[in-house]
Amino acid sequence: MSDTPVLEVSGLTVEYRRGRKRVPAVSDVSFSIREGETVGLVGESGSGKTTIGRAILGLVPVSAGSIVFDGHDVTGPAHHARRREEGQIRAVFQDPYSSLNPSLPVAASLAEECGTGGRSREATFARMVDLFEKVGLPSTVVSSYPGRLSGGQRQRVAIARALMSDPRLIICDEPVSALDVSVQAQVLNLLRQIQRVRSLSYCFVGHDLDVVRYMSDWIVVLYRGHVLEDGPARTVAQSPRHPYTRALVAASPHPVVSPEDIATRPPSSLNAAMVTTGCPFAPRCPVAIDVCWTERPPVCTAPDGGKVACHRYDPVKDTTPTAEPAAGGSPVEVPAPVAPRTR
Ligand SMILES: Nc1ncnc2c1ncn2[C@@H]1O[C@H](COP(=O)(O)OP(=O)(O)OP(=O)(O)O)[C@@H](O)[C@H]1O
Repeated sequence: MSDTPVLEVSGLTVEYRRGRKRVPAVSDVSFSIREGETVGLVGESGSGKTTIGRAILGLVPVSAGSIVFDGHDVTGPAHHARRREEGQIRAVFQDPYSSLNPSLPVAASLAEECGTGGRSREATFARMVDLFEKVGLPSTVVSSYPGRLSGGQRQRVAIARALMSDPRLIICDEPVSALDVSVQAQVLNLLRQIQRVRSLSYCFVGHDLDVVRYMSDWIVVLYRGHVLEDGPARTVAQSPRHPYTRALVAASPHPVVSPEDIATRPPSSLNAAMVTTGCPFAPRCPVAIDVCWTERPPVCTAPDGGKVACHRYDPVKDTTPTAEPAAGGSPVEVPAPVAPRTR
C-alpha cells in the first residue's frame, strides 16, 4: 500500500434544504484514503455516510471544506466534472438493478452508460466479456436482460461496470446489504481480490460494523453527520474508544438502535440544543456528564493515530469510561484539543 493519499477530505460539511432551512447532514468530516487502502464509513441510518459518498462523487453541493482527489481540488459538482468524465472515481451502490436499464441487454446498458471510450463496438464488447470473466460472470451475461440475473450477478455486473473506466477510487455504498447472506461473502471477497490486483482504493460505506471491519484498513465512525471516532479498523472494532462505537460493537451485526427507533424519537428541546452546542451523542450516551450537553467534545489523537471526539476520553488510559458517572461526578481531565489531521 502506497503512502500517497488518493483522496483527502477536509472539514467536509454538507447541508440539505428542508423548506427554508438548511439542515446539516455532514459536519466537519475529515479523512484520507491512500492508494490501495479501504476506509470504511460506519454509522446507523441517517449518520451521513451516503451523503459523504455523494459529495466525493460530486453529486451534492459542499457547504464547507474540501475534497482533493489525486492532488486536484474536486470540491463540488463543477470542479468534479473532469474527474467524473475520466471515470477515475466510480461507485457501486446497494441496488444495482436501479441503475441498469431493464429494457436493454446488459452489454447495451453498460455501453450506453459508460460510453465506448473511443473504442470500437467490438473492442468494447470484448472488454466487457473480459471484465465479466474477471468478476466471475459467464460471458453469456452480456446479452442477458437485468431481470434474468440474480442479485449477486447484478452486483457483479455493477462491479464490472465500475471497472470499465479503470478507476482509482470506488465508493462502495452498502454494496452487499441487499444480497442474501450466502452471496455477501462472495461479493466482498471479489471486491478485495480486485483491489489487490489493481491497487484500487475504496471508500466503503456500511452500517454493519462486522462487514465494514472485514473490508477496511481504517474506519471512520459517524453519528448524525459528526465523526465520533476513527482509527485502524482492528482497534475500532476490537477496542473501541468512544461510547457510541462500543455500543455499535456490542450490537453488531445490528445497529445499536434501529432506524425506526430514530425516526420515531421525538426531538426534545434538549436534543435541539445539543445539535448546536454539545456532543451529538449526549442524548444517548451512557456516560454523558454535564459538559457533554453544553460543549463540543475536543478531538483527541490516540497513540495509534486514531481520533476520538469525546469529553470523557482519557488519553493516559486511552479509553472512555463504561459505567454511569456518579451523580454530580466531574469529567476526567480533558486534554487540550488537537486539531484534526489527515494521516
Ligand atoms: N436529498 C436529501 N434532502 C434532504 N435531506 C437529506 C437528503 N438526503 C439525505 N438527507 C438527510 O441527511 C441525513 C444523512 O443522510 P444519509 O443518507 O447521508 O445517511 P446514511 O448514514 O447514509 O443513512 P442510510 O444508511 O439510511 O442511507 C439524514 O438526516 C437524511 O434524512
